[in-house]
Amino acid sequence: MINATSSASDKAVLTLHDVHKSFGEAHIIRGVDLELRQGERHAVIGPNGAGKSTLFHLISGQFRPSSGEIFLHGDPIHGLEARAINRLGMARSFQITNIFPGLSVFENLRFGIMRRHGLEYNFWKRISGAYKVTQETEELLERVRLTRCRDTLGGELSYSEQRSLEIGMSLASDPQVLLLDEPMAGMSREETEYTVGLIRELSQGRSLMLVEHDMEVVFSLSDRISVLVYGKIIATGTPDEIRNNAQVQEAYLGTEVKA
Ligand SMILES: Nc1ncnc2c1ncn2[C@@H]1O[C@H](COP(=O)(O)OP(=O)(O)OP(=O)(O)O)[C@@H](O)[C@H]1O
Repeated sequence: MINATSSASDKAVLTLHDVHKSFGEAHIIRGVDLELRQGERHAVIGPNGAGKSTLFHLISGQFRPSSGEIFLHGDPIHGLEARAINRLGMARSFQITNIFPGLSVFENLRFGIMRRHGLEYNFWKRISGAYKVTQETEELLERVRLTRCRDTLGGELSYSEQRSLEIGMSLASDPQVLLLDEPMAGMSREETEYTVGLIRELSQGRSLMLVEHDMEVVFSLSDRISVLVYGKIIATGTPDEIRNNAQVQEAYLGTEVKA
């Protein structure tokens, strides 16, 4: 795979400061400091159970931190509801597919666009905004390369098409920050390559944080990688820095971190 670097800058769009999360006695996230920079693609990797999904739940507002702070564009978002965080410019695509299986691809995306314009519950505004919504839906359809199956029901798409639709739903809110949770889970090699290309294209001009187990994808797609082990970030760096980091290699049971 070709390693095309995105146009990242040093400016942070998302900052986590000493974030902790416990479930009862279980201290799962144990003091995470993390920075997502403007325009960068940043992967969070780590062994099973390290707390990656929990961390994403904290960032996107599904969980509240037990302590610590999270800032989006400098404003605190810890404690806000997921919907409010979404309105501030962050979208998350879930590990579990969150599309409407009984609606067509076009209808799914149109719903996402209507939600962005606050039109989903307002009939009169919906009528007057219809043309704009249709136009934006068409554009989004094309961007996620699903025009050919616009009338197919969400539930009848192939697995990778469903993931494309899901990414499209996340993009419907035109977020500056996009979180992708295991976008390649369950995909064949071919589907993975296709989705990597799509993510590369769609993340242009945005900041992307992803959790992914496929190391080839992680190392080819990311500008920087953070390694989470037992709820702590043990290293953050470029793919080369992470590949050669002794502590990271040890965390992966002494095996070489290959890509
Ligand atoms: N709601 C919850 N209540 C109690 N424990 C939880 C909860 N959510 C997650 N955990 C625990 O937190 C730990 C980390 O889980 P998490 O799913 O965040 O890890 P992960 O790094 O994403 O793992 P994987 O790579 O296998 O998806 C696990 O031990 C899990 O059982």
